[in-house]
Amino acid sequence: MYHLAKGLYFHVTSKEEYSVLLLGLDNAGKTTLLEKVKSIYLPNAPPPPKEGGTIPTVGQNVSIIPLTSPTIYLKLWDIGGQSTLRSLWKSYYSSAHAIVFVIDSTDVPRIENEVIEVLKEVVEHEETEGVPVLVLANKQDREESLEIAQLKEAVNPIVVKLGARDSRVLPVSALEGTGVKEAVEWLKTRVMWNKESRPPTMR
Ligand SMILES: Nc1nc2c(ncn2[C@@H]2O[C@H](COP(=O)(O)OP(=O)(O)OP(=O)(O)O)[C@@H](O)[C@H]2O)c(=O)[nH]1
Ligand SMILES: [Mg+2]
Repeated sequence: MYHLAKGLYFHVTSKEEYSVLLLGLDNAGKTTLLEKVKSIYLPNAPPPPKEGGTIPTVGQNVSIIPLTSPTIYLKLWDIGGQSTLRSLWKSYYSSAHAIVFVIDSTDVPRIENEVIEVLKEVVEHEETEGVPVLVLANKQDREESLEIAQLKEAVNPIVVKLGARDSRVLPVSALEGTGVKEAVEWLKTRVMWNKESRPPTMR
């Protein structure tokens, strides 16, 4: 009886948890984004970093973000983007429910060369098949950042090929927070739509 009651209690109180990977080249703004999301959604989070207030991530940062209506959790994995660390990304793919690919919109030379190649490798990897992909054109607060239309021109040939998979390109400023809530809302709806093929874990 105790086990039955405990099971029922768990069933009623447990909530869906979805893992979201924050990927992108070094200096794209992944850690800044994670800290901004925490400052918006977690009541006791420290203030987010100011410009230049982060250090390159070696390894990972992880935070669990509670969302409401319905209550679910997003587990955000911020993973180091330096080229020597990128080989570690694939060990996270099989448990990912969504991928956020963050781009520094001011770094035009790397967008033309490195970024597109790296994005392609991520979305074409067999273990990310069917996983929703959100591309964030970050640093929109900076004057020299590429227009979203220009960035889409570069990114769309890759993303469009994804076929049935959900994907979107959104402009954000992780520093100022512009577009961050929209990005989180997009993720929330897409991971839930996709839960038949990638079921959440319960917590
Ligand atoms: N102006 C501006 N600067 C930003 C923005 N997002 C991040 N930055 C700056 O870009 C630099 C790198 O940011 P990080 O968040 O550390 O980048 P990262 O993607 O985590 O880098 P790695 O950990 O090396 O993979 C820092 O100086 C940030 O302050 C933004 O939206 N606008
Ligand atoms: Mg980082």
